[in-house]
Amino acid sequence: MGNILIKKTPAKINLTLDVTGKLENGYHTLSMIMQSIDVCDELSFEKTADETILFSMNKELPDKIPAEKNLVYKAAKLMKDTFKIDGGFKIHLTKNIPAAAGLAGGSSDCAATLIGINELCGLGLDIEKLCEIGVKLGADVPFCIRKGTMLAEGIGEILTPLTPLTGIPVLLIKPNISISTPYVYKHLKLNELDYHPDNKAVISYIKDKNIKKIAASLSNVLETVTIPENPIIAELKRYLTEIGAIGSLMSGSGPTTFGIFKNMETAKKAYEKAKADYPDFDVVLCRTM
Ligand SMILES: C[C@](O)(CO)[C@H](O)COP(=O)(O)OP(=O)(O)OC[C@H]1O[C@@H](n2ccc(N)nc2=O)[C@H](O)[C@@H]1O
Ligand SMILES: Nc1ncnc2c1ncn2[C@@H]1O[C@H](COP(=O)(O)OP(=O)(O)OP(=O)(O)O)[C@@H](O)[C@H]1O
Repeated sequence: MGNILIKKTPAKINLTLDVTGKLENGYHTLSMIMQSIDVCDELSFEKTADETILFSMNKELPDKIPAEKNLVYKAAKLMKDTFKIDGGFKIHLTKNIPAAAGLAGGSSDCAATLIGINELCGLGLDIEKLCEIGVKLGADVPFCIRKGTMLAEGIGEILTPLTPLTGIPVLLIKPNISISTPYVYKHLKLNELDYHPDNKAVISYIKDKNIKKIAASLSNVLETVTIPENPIIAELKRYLTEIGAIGSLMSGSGPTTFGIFKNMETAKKAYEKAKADYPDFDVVLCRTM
């Protein structure tokens, strides 16, 4: 019944990720530069008369979680309960973003659900309110609501927009290993970190659109946990620079590793080569957006 609303939900990469402290609830305070990329899931929303939330996907997630644990379902249920919405929803998710990858796929679907239901039901909530609801479901959700190029602080929810960095070719390689985000944060030795990203410098390079300097300054302290346990990430970082990337890094808590390229021509050649060299991994060519 009624209109079908379609929303595209972009993934993110972290150009930098620094951990600045640990809170009593176990969460960490961060200072990181996040960037949306044009790898998107797609969600369709429809209002229904009965009280149920009917959620379906084009394919199962690798960890085969039940529908009620999906962030899309959780977001729809939270909106329905908080705003006492009459009736239910039929929601379908077409998954393209590799899951459990460090690309905020789940957070991005969650963000699009909050935005979609706000629009479908004419709730009139502003972005601040949606972010306030979103952070209850995941620390990356507020960024996924705002999108673009941002400095994220707090647990990820304090966002400062930076000069938009659009159209830069990015090659993603996700090895077929799973890494748990809670595990990575839990095993981070905060007092033993011997490097930190220079966010101030990177912000000025972003302002100048100096891609070469941005690429040379990519830095993520969570690599200190993931790389010793998964040397494939270090191998992929090296590999990406060997095939033409001007900089490479692990995104988020991993395991996706990405390379930044000066132009699409070099990136396309690298994409073809990486697909042949790593046939069992997800290899995705995209652009910053
Ligand atoms: C690694 C990043 O993707 C970088 O953008 C995010 O920090 C993770 O964000 P997320 O997956 O949305 O995180 P959540 O779903 O809220 O939290 C998953 C787990 O990660 C840890 N966590 C997350 C965010 C944060 N600032 N500190 C943490 O310690 C907590 O153990 C938490 O239980
Ligand atoms: N719609 C969804 N898409 C993907 N994963 C989901 C979704 N809903 C819930 N999840 C759960 O979230 C877990 C993390 O998946 P996600 O793809 O968001 O990871 P991620 O890319 O590492 O995220 P982040 O970068 O925010 O840490 C999955 O293992 C899955 O159980």
